[in-house]
Amino acid sequence: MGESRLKNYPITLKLAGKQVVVIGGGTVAERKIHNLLDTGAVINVISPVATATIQSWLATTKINWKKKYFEDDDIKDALLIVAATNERTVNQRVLKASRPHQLINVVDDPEGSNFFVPSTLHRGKLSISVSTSGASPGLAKKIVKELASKYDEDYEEYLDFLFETRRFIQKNISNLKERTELLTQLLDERFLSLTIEQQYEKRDQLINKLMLKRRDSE
Ligand SMILES: C[C@@]1(CC(=O)O)c2cc3[nH]c(cc4nc(cc5[nH]c(cc(n2)[C@H]1CCC(=O)O)[C@@](C)(CC(=O)O)[C@@H]5CCC(=O)O)C(CC(=O)O)=C4CCC(=O)O)c(CCC(=O)O)c3CC(=O)O
Ligand SMILES: NC(=O)C1=CN([C@@H]2O[C@H](COP(=O)(O)OP(=O)(O)OC[C@H]3O[C@@H](n4cnc5c(N)ncnc54)[C@H](O)[C@@H]3O)[C@@H](O)[C@H]2O)C=CC1
Repeated sequence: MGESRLKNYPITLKLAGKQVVVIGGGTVAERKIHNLLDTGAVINVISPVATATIQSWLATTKINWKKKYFEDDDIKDALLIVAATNERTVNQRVLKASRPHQLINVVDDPEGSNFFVPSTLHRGKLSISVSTSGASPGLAKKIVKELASKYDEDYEEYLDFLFETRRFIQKNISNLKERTELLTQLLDERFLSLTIEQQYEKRDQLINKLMLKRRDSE
């Protein structure tokens, strides 16, 4: 009862170079591994059998398949662990072998896991993650699907534009109040439309106008 009132703490992890161990090589393991592929993590898969898709990823340097049944030692160096076998007892053994400081996701045990994987929409630098804290993963997926049409592919380029312009403003405007004001104005819908329409010159002009306005008010 008390536990269910506790909130999870959402973060996004940088996993480059970190040791990740996935136990199991079935459909669910495949989905979890897929989401890890572009993170730069060193992915170790422990399973006597792996799907054809998982095997097709082995050509990528950062994924190792240990064709074996799980043993406690397999996770000793892992930062992040996913127990994804179809055997509840095996998944529980993984949980028991993990240490309190390790991040562990047990695919059939939301209570035992210390993190969940949200449903995520990626648009370049933008990612939108939805979590229902295990209540309904299907709903999380449905909501993301709804958001996908509003936040469409154009957002990838738009985010690159925002990133570069924000860096420029941060470098060139030293006054914090002015900088914050400009960065707020940068979110004007017109910058999105001009990006979609590829009207880059007009977009630059609009930025210059905002910068000049700021100087006028000095
Ligand atoms: C707790 C959590 C732990 C974790 O795995 O992190 C968990 C647990 C379980 N999932 C189950 C079932 C399903 N999971 C999905 C799909 C996803 N599941 C994901 C996350 C999570 N699943 C975590 C909570 C996240 C949250 O609530 O926000 C997503 C978001 C991310 C991902 O996995 O990458 C991914 C969507 C990705 C996308 O957007 O495409 C579907 C739908 C489908 O496959 O199409 C179904 C069938 C429909 C249904 O059950 O709703 C079962 C029952 C198994 C059984 O009955 O045997 C359990 C175990 C239990 O509930 O006890
Ligand atoms: N969290 C989630 O998102 C979801 C979780 N599930 C749960 O995930 C479980 C796994 O489902 P699937 O991937 O579809 O099963 P699956 O049958 O496709 O794959 C199971 C994998 O576990 C491996 N395995 C079995 N014993 C092992 C051991 N001792 N050591 C290492 N590997 C071992 C098998 O070789 C196989 O590769 C289901 O039991 C279900 O409860 C199901 C749907 C979604």
